[in-house]
Amino acid sequence: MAKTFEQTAPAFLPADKATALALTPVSRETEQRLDRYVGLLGEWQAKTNLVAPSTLPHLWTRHISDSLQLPALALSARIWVDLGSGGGFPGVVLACALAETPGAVVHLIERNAKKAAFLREALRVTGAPGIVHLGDIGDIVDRITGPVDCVTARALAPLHQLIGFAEPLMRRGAKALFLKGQDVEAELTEATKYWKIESHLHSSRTGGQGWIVELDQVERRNGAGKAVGTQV
Ligand SMILES: C[S@@+](CC[C@H](N)C(=O)[O-])C[C@H]1O[C@@H](n2cnc3c(N)ncnc32)[C@H](O)[C@@H]1O
Repeated sequence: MAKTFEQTAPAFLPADKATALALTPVSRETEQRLDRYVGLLGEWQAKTNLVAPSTLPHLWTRHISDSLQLPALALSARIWVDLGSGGGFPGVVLACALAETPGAVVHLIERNAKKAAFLREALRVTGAPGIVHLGDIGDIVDRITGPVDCVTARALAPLHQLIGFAEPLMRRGAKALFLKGQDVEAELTEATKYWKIESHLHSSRTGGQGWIVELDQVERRNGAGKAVGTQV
């Protein structure tokens, strides 16, 4: 029988949480919201694969701290769109962190119905400001009206495809923050075949070989097909 979250993780989680909150400190209110989110994730993980089971003992440092780095890179951002939110990284964590910020809201786009149901429940139990959109990114981004300040994605697609997804929002003024792994340089090189981009790379505060790619503007290169970024 599959082991539950409580059976696999309890011995590791308090130390991992302490390390994570030293790296990316949060308010007491945000910590309480994140605790409720982690509890719910533990319950649902037994029936829906929300995160890779091998990463559960390092949930706080691997997934939560990774997500908590983003608000500091877009201090004035209020309206966020997270593409392919899955189990809620970074979308639900952002919503928890921004809950005390007036006017903040995170749009979470996810095409898997079970995961979207989990995301809705996570926003409900944490009281964090977010809206879950069940559907394909290509359809949903056009339906999000009004200003968008920042678009995010993690573990979703290669950079050139992410830019294709985000471009309609970036044309409307959004900045992009994409959480990437060690192959970031190769992905940037590939992306410049299709897009004119100016990027800033931030090395992850959580250690390892993670990077955050910050993009303020992108422009499609002449001849690059419109299909770039419409499929994952
Ligand atoms: C590998 S998971 C990553 C989830 C989360 N961002 C994380 O870092 O843990 C990718 C998620 O994106 C969703 N997804 C992939 N392509 C999508 C699309 N075109 N539209 C909406 N969701 C998509 C998948 O259902 C999946 O939950």
